[in-house]
Amino acid sequence: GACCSYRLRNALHPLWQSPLSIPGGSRQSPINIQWRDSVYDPFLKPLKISYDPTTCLHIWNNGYSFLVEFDDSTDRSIIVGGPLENQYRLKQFHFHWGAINEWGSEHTVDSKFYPAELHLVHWNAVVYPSFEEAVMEGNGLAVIGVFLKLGAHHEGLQTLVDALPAVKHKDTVIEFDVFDPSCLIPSCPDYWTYAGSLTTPPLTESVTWIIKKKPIEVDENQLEAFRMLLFTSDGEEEKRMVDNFRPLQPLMNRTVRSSFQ
Ligand SMILES: Cc1ccc(O)c(S)c1
Ligand SMILES: [Zn+2]
Repeated sequence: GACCSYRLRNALHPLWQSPLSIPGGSRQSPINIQWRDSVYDPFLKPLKISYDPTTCLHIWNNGYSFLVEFDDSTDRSIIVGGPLENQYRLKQFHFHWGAINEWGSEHTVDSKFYPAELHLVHWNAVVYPSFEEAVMEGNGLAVIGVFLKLGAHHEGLQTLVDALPAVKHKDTVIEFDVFDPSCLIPSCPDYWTYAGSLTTPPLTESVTWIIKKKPIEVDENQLEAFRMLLFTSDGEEEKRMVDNFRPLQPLMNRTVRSSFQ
């Protein structure tokens, strides 16, 4: 059935030599969001986002993606509301993208891929003492997903793109000390939400996903800048950092809720 083909695909996918499947994996990510199957939930609150740009620390190429990391030692950059029962602290954001514009996002909408997807990763510091512990708990993380589509130049993203040549190789890092990631989040409040997982190892089922309905627009040069990064360290044979997205996972017994009708 569909399930075993997913398992086979996970096991065979070049980037995710992960265990054949997560033992008892019933809430894996990413998934296809079938718009007509999502259920409007009138009790979903608007998502409140308040980031302090001075909590931004650095950009790091970790060999999977490039992460922009934040000082999460206090509640200065948080999200609250939406489907969340607590407030969650911003830890990092990163992207997933393709070698060409036809694919690259992790989630799909009615089976359509976007060229890239932004993930803003937050953790439940009200209940858990550290990010590492929160990663292991069902309500530990909240990730905002934002689709990127090819279109107009994105001013806010450009400050990030200008810094990427400095983190071309795996395990390089550059200081990046003032950036407000809310400039990367569409002003339209509409989102889908479902219970899922990390899309990179350890693939733990600890994520409340909040996927924005509207994409942001970026231009070709900005997408190409992502594709100039390398999976490989300085001195190794160069492998371009592209197609760093996980294959779609089975919905299993889950409902995707929408904040809009
Ligand atoms: C914590 C974390 C790390 C990497 C990821 O792609 C995601 S989705 C979450
Ligand atoms: Zn991600």
